[in-house]
Amino acid sequence: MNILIAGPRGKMGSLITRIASKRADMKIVAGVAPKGRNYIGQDIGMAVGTGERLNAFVSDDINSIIDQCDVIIDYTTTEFSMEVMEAALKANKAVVCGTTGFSEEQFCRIEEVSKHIPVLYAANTSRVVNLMYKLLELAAKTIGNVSDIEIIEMHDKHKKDAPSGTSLEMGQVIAEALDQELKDIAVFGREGRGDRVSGSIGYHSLRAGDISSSHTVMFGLMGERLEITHHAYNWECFAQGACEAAAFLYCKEPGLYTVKDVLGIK
Ligand SMILES: NC(=O)C1=CN([C@@H]2O[C@H](COP(=O)(O)OP(=O)(O)OC[C@H]3O[C@@H](n4cnc5c(N)ncnc54)[C@H](O)[C@@H]3O)[C@@H](O)[C@H]2O)C=CC1
Ligand SMILES: O=C(O)C1=N[C@H](C(=O)O)C[C@H](O)C1
Repeated sequence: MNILIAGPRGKMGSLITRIASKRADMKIVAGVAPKGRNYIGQDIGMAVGTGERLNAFVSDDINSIIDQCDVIIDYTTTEFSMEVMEAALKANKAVVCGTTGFSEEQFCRIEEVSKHIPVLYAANTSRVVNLMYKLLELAAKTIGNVSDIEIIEMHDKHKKDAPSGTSLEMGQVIAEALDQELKDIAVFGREGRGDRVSGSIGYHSLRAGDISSSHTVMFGLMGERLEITHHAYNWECFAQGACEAAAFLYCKEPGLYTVKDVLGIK
């Protein structure tokens, strides 16, 4: 399948380029980067620093290259990802989107677009994190009503959004297991206050150095607590998952898919 990489010089974009370029089932046909970058027009392999030419070039105009691809892999910014969605809709292409930080309105538009083209959206493309969602569902159903639930996430100091997209998905899984709406029970930051709202999910975002990604969900009871944690030591697990997601999405019917569909988790 022919792959277009959005933001090939980004942390995720460069890892995805490296991994996709080694896969026998994928051919990278182009990359798209912001206007004015000095690597526009360069071979994407050289631009990313894989050390080999991939015979595919970086453009600053997605509409001029989109016809070459089957699937776009996009881990960029909310603003650019919305442009990618609209371009994919116009050209009838599939999109794997791993960008986080979308507004509710932007998510609604993604849902609308996915009625016409295949879209896989995942705030986290690690298979292990998606397994963790199942563990959280079980824990929430079993002890969620009798525990204080706190989500603590840590990322590198350059991350743009907080709380992380993953922690919001985790909260969503827990809220659904408790028959609640996340917006009714989420409490973002309690700095300066000691009280805890009973039945809430507390959110805590830490940003420091080059932490790649850590998520802990704590179920606090009296006399004991359960913590379920995922640590990524680098971003490779997410990039591998992005390529698996693209392979899954190739030739699929229009719809909004998730990593659960890739892994066959119900
Ligand atoms: N779903 C998942 O598993 C994961 C999601 N992410 C999310 O992916 C996104 C990107 O993360 P990073 O790679 O760390 O960020 P980054 O800042 O390293 O890369 C962003 C890329 O977007 C590109 N970009 C920005 N505006 C553009 C435009 N107008 N046209 C073309 N390219 C444009 C930049 O040039 C850059 O290459 C974030 O939202 C992050 O939260 C990150 C890791 C895993
Ligand atoms: O920006 C990151 O690094 C990550 N972002 C995603 C998120 O917001 O949850 C996924 C992962 O935690 C890494």
